[in-house]
Amino acid sequence: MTTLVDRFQAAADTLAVDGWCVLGQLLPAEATAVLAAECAAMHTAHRMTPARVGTGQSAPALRGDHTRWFEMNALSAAQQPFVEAIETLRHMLNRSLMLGLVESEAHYAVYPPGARYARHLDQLRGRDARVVSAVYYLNADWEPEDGGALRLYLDDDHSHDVLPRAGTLALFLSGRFEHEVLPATRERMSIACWMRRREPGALP
Ligand SMILES: O=C(O)CCC(=O)C(=O)O
Ligand SMILES: [Fe+2]
Repeated sequence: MTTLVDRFQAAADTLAVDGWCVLGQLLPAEATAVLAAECAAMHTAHRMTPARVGTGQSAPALRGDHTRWFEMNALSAAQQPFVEAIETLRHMLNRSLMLGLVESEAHYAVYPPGARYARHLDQLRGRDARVVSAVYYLNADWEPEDGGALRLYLDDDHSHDVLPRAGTLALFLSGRFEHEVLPATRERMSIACWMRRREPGALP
């Protein structure tokens, strides 16, 4: 049987060579369904806020999702297995790629139908502490005609689309690949995560 650790090792190897990879079925379906239910309930209860762009303002034409950050020291029962898996992955990436990742951050995101996130890089002009981006999708029964793909612009003018299907984790180097979220015909839910190195200039 392939263990999670074996799959993470394979992901680390692919990330080292290509700078990106996609993992299916990160968590058991039931754990993903519980995350989806929590995310949907937060959205319904108006506990999410319109996401901001680099200028610090909300700009729905560029970015139409609503987000809510995980409180890493007060995780919900739904969030715990997810963060545990991400932290295991972070430690493995540190061991095999020497990335010096000191922490992870994560937020739920809900994109209403038609919302997009225009092409962008997850680092601001290379000054950001984000090294690895990890996006986990929560949407059951997602079909290609529903839209909403993550489009990764790869090095050589090629792009790769990832469907936001429940259980799929997209991983890529934050400073290397521009990407965008295409509009969908349905509500689209995810968890966006970043593994961070120590802030330049921060105390050790
Ligand atoms: O949801 C996605 O597929 C990607 C989201 C994204 O690019 C971001 O939050 O920076
Ligand atoms: Fe992004």
